[in-house]
Amino acid sequence: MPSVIGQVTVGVEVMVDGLTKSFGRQVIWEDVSLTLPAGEISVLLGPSGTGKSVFLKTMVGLLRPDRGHIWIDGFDLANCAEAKLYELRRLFGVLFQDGALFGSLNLYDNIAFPLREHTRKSEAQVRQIVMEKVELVGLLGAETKLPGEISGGMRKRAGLARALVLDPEIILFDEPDSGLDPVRTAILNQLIVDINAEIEATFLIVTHDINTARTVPDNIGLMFRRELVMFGSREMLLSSDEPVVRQFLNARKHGPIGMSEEKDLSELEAEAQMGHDPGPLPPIPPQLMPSGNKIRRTQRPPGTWLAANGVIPPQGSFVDERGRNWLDEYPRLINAHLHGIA
Ligand SMILES: Nc1ncnc2c1ncn2[C@@H]1O[C@H](COP(=O)(O)OP(=O)(O)OP(=O)(O)O)[C@@H](O)[C@H]1O
Repeated sequence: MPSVIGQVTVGVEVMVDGLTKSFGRQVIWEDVSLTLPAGEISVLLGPSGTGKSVFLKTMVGLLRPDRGHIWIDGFDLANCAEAKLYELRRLFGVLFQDGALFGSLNLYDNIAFPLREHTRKSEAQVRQIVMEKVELVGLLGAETKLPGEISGGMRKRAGLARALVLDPEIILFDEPDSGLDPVRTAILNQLIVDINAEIEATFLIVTHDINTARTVPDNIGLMFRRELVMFGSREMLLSSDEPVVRQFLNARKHGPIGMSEEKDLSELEAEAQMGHDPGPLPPIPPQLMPSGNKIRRTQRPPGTWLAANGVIPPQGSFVDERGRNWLDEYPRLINAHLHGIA
C-alpha cells in the first residue's frame, strides 16, 4: 500500500510473505518474509551464492517462486495472471550489475529504449524525459557516446537513467557498486540517496559493499543458509549480537560463514576454543544524507530504533568525519527546514 507522509503519497510498499524458491531439488531460500517500506531504501546482504540475484528476479516476476506471496498495491505478484504481472512489472525499474546496456546503441538511445518500446510518446516527449534523466544522473554531454567508450561508473549511471525513464515506484539495484573503485562507489551511493530523495520510490539494493550497507539504507537484510537471517532497521543490524551479522559486517574470516558458505559445528567449536570471534561491531556511522541539506521524507532520525529498543550503541556512533554528532545535527537540520533556512 502506498504510505502517506503528511499529505503526500510516497512510493509503494512491497510485502514479501513466506517466499520459497528452488531449482529442481536445490532449495535456494525458504520462507522469506520482509516488508520494503514505501519510499525507503533497503539493502540485502549475504554471502555469494545465497540467492540474492534470484530474489531480485523473483521480486520483479522474472522467476516464479514455489510458494509465498509478493503483495504490491493489494495484488500478489507471485501468483497473479500474466496480464496483471505485466502491469505490475511496470512499477519496477531495475539496475542490472553491468548496466545491461546495448553495446551498439549510444547512451541516448539506450536510455530512450524503454520509452520507445513501452509507450506511445512522441520523439519530442522522449527527448524531454531522456534529457531530464541524463541530467539527474550527471551524464549531460555524454549522450552520444557508446557504452564501450565510457567508464564503468558512467555505464552504471546510464543504466540507472534507463531504469528511471518509466517513472518506477520500486527500483531494484543488483550490486550497483560491483567493479567500481571506492571513489566511484561513493559517488554512486550519493546519487542513489539523492534520487531517492527526489523521486521517493522504494529502493532495494543488493550489495557486497559493507560501507554501502552501513551508510546508505534505512533497512538491512542478511541472507544466509537458505534463509533471511534478519531484516530490519539499519540500527538494528549495526548493533546486532548475532555472530553471522557480526562476521559479515566486520568482514571476518572466523564465524559461521565459510568458503563453502557454511561451517559445520565442529569447525565452529574449534574456532571458539581458539578464541576466534567475529568481534564487536564498530560505531554506527551517520546515515548518508542527500546533497544540498535536503532531507528524505522517509528517513528516520538517528537513534530512533536504538532508543525504542533500549540499545546503547558503541561509543562514537553517529559522529561524521568532521566530528559532527548527528544525534544533535539532524534535529538542527530538521529545525532549519521547518523555519525555511536550510
Ligand atoms: N536459472 C537458474 N537455474 C538453476 N539454478 C540457478 C538459476 N539461477 C541461479 N541459480 C542458482 O541459484 C543459486 C543462487 O544464485 P544467485 O546468483 O542468486 O546468488 P547471489 O547470492 O546473487 O550470488 P553473488 O553474491 O555471488 O552474486 C546458485 O547456486 C545458482 O547456481
